[in-house]
Amino acid sequence: MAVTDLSPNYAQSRLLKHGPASSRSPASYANRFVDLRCGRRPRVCCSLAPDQVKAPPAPVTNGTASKTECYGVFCVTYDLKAEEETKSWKRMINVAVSGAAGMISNHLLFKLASGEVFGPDQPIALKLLGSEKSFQAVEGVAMELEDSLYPLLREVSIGIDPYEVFQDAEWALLIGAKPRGPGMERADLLDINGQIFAEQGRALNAVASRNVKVIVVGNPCNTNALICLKNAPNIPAKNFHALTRLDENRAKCQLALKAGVFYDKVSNVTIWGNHSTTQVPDFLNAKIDGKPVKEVINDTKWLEEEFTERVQKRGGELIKKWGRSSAASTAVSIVDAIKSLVNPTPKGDWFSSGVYTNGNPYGISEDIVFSMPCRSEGNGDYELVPDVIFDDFLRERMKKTEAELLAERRCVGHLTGEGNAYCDLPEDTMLPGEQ
Ligand SMILES: NC(=O)C1=CN([C@@H]2O[C@H](COP(=O)(O)OP(=O)(O)OC[C@H]3O[C@@H](n4cnc5c(N)ncnc54)[C@H](OP(=O)(O)O)[C@@H]3O)[C@@H](O)[C@H]2O)C=CC1
Ligand SMILES: O=C([O-])CC(=O)C(=O)O
Repeated sequence: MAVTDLSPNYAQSRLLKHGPASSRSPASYANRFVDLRCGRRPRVCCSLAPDQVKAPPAPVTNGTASKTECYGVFCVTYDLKAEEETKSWKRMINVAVSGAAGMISNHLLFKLASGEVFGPDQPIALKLLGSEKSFQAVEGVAMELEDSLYPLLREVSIGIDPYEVFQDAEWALLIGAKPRGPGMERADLLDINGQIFAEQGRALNAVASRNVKVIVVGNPCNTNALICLKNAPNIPAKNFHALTRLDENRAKCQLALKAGVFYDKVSNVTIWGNHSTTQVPDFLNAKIDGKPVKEVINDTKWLEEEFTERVQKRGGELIKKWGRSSAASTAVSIVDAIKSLVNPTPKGDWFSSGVYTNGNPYGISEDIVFSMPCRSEGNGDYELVPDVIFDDFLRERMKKTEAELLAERRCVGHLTGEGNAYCDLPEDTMLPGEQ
């Protein structure tokens, strides 16, 4: 077990020294994992009154402990304070990443370790969550991190138990999720992945920093984020995000292409609603070179039909070409999402994020996770942007994506403490990658 003792003034961080994790028997992890999963499997369909701060009952555990291990070179003892060049560094932060063996993580982890996300004076500890199946692949990822010699990457630990991996996490980037298999109903996907996010919410609630910021990427990410926050009642609901930044970036690119400008000229783009084919890329409030998009692109039919559909289905178009879903651009958009929270938002602009709707000024139903326009002062928090305009087209589309999220919420009632699940999803509900 890795023991980390890091005080805010960079006191010595001591890690017990282990041999490389790869020298231990994978079977021992497998056995531990199987035991734990049996013990922690959530019970089906509870009946609690809807209450944001009341979590669904935690499943019974069998008391077995599994171990999260520091990896290889990251197990050495070091003293940040004693190293001259590190004296100007900030206090180290703990960043947990699930689905660490997946394609998105394979891009993201190296960006996190390089300093391009949190800054060149921000040392980080990476806590990687895999599973019994992916454990060896996570070791492979950790080996590549070792070989990259990143100065800011001070600690890497890997494990398969979220209750260990999420210990003291200040950021939790929840990427791991089961892809929808052939013939699988969306309701099944909601249930299977929902179970993962219910457990991870409980684990965050139990062991993460009380102010952990959580970005849910694994699909269906809005409802997974809702499940996660409902299972973490001691963490502010405002700290949970569903990633819709990739959709915003896709929308900016399409507007730039149509207007014949470089994409840095496009601002104020909101994605409203669900990260699915009902999402609403907002061209009414968006700007190109500071002017309303509709003044620059004088083609309402294109905006309402082609642009909207192209953004909604961009993920699927990519899958047809690549044979797999967007990974590098998703990692970039996670970086953008984090940077938008840790840096002040440029004056007059905003960014999109799927956030909890309670108290929203737009008339969107409460108690769902819905993508909306946000601004940040750079302290990790955000405020919703009040001064946006609506027209009939925008309102009508927003209603559709809202209805879909309300239906998704009904499907996962057994995982959120709302009571029994009742699934009546609209037939055309799809992830961006589905066609
Ligand atoms: N919100 C958004 O904008 C987007 C969301 N997504 C979603 O993000 C999620 C993750 O996507 P992505 O990283 O591409 O998915 P991958 O299929 O690459 O990884 C998903 C999971 O598969 C397992 N896995 C991956 N590689 C290996 C391996 N070599 N050996 C064993 N197991 C492995 C891991 O699960 P484990 O460790 O648990 O076994 C991993 O978390 C999906 O739900 C996807 O739909 C994707 C794009 C955009
Ligand atoms: O549908 C998927 O799995 C991939 C996805 O979210 C996207 O490309 O936006």
